[in-house]
Amino acid sequence: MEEDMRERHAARIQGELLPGLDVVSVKSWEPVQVRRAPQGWKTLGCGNYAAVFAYPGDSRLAVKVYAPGRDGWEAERQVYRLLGEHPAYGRCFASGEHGGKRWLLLRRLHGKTLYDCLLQGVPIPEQAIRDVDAALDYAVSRGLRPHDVHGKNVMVQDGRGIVIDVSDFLKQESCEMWSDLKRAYRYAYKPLLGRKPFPVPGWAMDGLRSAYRRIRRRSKEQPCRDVLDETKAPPDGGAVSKP
Ligand SMILES: Nc1ncnc2c1ncn2[C@@H]1O[C@H](COP(=O)(O)OP(=O)(O)OP(=O)(O)O)[C@@H](O)[C@H]1O
Repeated sequence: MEEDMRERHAARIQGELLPGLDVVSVKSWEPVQVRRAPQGWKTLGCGNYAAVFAYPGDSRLAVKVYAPGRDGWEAERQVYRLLGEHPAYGRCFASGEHGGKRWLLLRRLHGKTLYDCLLQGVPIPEQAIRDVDAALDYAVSRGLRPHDVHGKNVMVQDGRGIVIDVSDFLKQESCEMWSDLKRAYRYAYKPLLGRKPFPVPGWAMDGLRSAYRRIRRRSKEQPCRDVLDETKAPPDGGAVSKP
C-alpha cells in the first residue's frame, strides 16, 4: 500500500473511528466488549484483547483496536513484519496509537472460522488443514513460534486455510493446540462429519472447549504477549503513525 494511502487511512481511523469508540476488557479471559462505535463502523468480531471493525467503503480492509489495558499490539505488529506477505496470513498495512488507543489496519478476511464451520455444518476441507500446516512451517522459517492456533483463529476462505491471529507467535513456550486440533480433525471430524457435515450444537462445542481446557490445564489469566527487540525485526511496510 502506498504511503499516502496509509496516511489517509490513518487519518480516518484516528479522526472518525477512535474518538467515538469505547472498547473495554471486563474480564481478561472473556472477549472485549464494544460499548459504543461510530455509525458505519461495523464490528466483525471480538477477541480477548481487541475488537475488529470493517473499514467503511473498502471491503478489503479491517481495523483492529486493542482495548485499553490489554497488551499485544506491539507483538502483533512485529509478527506481521516478520511474516511479510504470505497467502495463508493476513497483512498489516499500518498501525498507530492515538489518544491511548492502539490500532492496526489489516487485510480483511472474508472466510469462516473452523469453529463457525462446525456450528453451521459447513465442510472443512483437508486442503485448509494442509494450508495451515504449511503456513506454520513458514512462520518457523521466519524465526517465529506458532502459538494459540485453534478453531477460532483459523478461517476457511474459498476452500483454503488462513491463520487470522498471529499475536502470540513471539512466545517462547511450545503450544500443542494445532497438533491437537489436527488429531481431532483426523480421528473425530473425518469419520463422523467428513462425508455429511451437520451443525454441531453450541452447547456441545462449549462442552468440548472447556473439557479441552481442563485437560490442558490452561490457566484462565493469560500471560503477557512477548515483544521482540525492535532491532531484530526486518523493516517493512507497517507504518506507525504518531500519537
Ligand atoms: N483480518 C480480519 N478480517 C475479518 N475479521 C477479522 C480479522 N481479524 C479478526 N477478525 C475477527 O475478529 C475476531 C477477533 O480477532 P482476533 O482473534 O485477532 O482478536 P484477539 O483479541 O487478538 O483474539 P484472541 O482472544 O484469540 O487473542 C476474530 O475471531 C474474527 O472474527
